[in-house]
Amino acid sequence: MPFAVLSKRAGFLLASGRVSRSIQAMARRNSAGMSDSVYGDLLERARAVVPRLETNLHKGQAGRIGIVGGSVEYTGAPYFAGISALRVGADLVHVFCCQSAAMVIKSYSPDLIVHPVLDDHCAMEKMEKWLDRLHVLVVGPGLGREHAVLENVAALLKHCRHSGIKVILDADALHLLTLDFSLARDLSGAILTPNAVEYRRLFGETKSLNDLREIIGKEVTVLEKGLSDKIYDVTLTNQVYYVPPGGSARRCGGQGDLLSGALATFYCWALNCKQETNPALVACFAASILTKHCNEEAFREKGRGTLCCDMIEQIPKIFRKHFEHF
Ligand SMILES: NC(=O)C1=CN([C@@H]2O[C@H](COP(=O)(O)OP(=O)(O)OC[C@H]3O[C@@H](n4cnc5c(N)ncnc54)[C@H](OP(=O)(O)O)[C@@H]3O)[C@@H](O)[C@H]2O)[C@@H](O)CC1
Ligand SMILES: Nc1ncnc2c1ncn2[C@@H]1O[C@H](COP(=O)(O)OP(=O)(O)OP(=O)(O)O)[C@@H](O)[C@H]1O
Repeated sequence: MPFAVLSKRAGFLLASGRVSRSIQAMARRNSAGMSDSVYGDLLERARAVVPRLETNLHKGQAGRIGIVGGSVEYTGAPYFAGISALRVGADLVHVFCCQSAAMVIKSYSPDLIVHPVLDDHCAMEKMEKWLDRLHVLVVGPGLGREHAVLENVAALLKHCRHSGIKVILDADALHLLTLDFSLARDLSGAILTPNAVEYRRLFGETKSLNDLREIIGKEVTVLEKGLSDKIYDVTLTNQVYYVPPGGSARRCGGQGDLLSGALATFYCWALNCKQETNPALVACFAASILTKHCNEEAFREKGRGTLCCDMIEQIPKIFRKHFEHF
């Protein structure tokens, strides 16, 4: 049913002339991508990984997430990712950013714990004591492309490979991978979240799972963002999952940051859920539909003026409607 609902909504947008002709054509093509039963199964599994809120839980047990990013130019991206992780339900978020970004990010929100370490020559030493406490790291939002920072991030990824910390690689971390893909190849449990252009920079025109597996190895999941998000699962099912199109045609910046933060929290929960056999797949699906619903709902209220902050505001309502236990 949820698939049908999304398709109906797409139909409404088409009828009201609120999406362009090329989007209409893509929506028709992509809506054939995932059957109702696959959608229903993934939604059930996503709901099942959400931890019940019980009074015996202590702070941190519902998720300690790290966001690695934030530079002098980009302070919004790590904020969007971090606050979205918290709004989905993580307990604690640590942001590891450049010195110049730290005060700015702190001033956006007292809920974020901010470490100004990323451009420090002792960055790894300073981060290490926190890393083992974190469940999932999102690496990339607002990172920038400074050589010294990227070197520190490369060292961080080597540390994660060694210690088994699960990472989501987004934005400028994907640029780092275009320089050295060995940092992510076969990185156990890693999730890559490229947009259309990042996907092309990393993988060219490669769309077949077999060809993709040659590049990424057998332990990495790719979520390619677009009108219909595609989840390339080479780890277990060897399938591509096409999330039905949703949301609006409003493409304000930061939506990918919202998605990566939400993904971190769902991933943390899915990894912690003993019954879930494919945590990365379920988390990608959940974050994808949550982001699309937030966009749709914010667009309903704000239209062309919709901003990422408006979408983040929708997270609690959307989460409650689609994922909460009652
Ligand atoms: N408020 C903040 O702090 C925000 C900060 N952010 C941070 O900014 C940093 C740089 O990220 P980025 O994606 O802008 O940079 P980059 O890889 O150079 O790509 C730009 C080029 O790619 C193209 N292009 C982009 N998307 C495309 C698509 N879907 N489909 C097709 N083409 C597409 C586009 O092409 P053009 O339109 O110019 O022809 C453009 O030339 C990163 O750290 C990120 O986290 C953002 O998160 C937003 C909010
Ligand atoms: N053409 C589109 N129509 C509808 N939704 C889209 C479209 N392209 C991307 N999205 C959705 O927007 C969200 C973010 O994807 P996007 O491609 O904008 O990422 P991004 O470029 O990394 O974002 P950011 O602005 O944070 O850097 C995803 O949920 C994706 O499904």
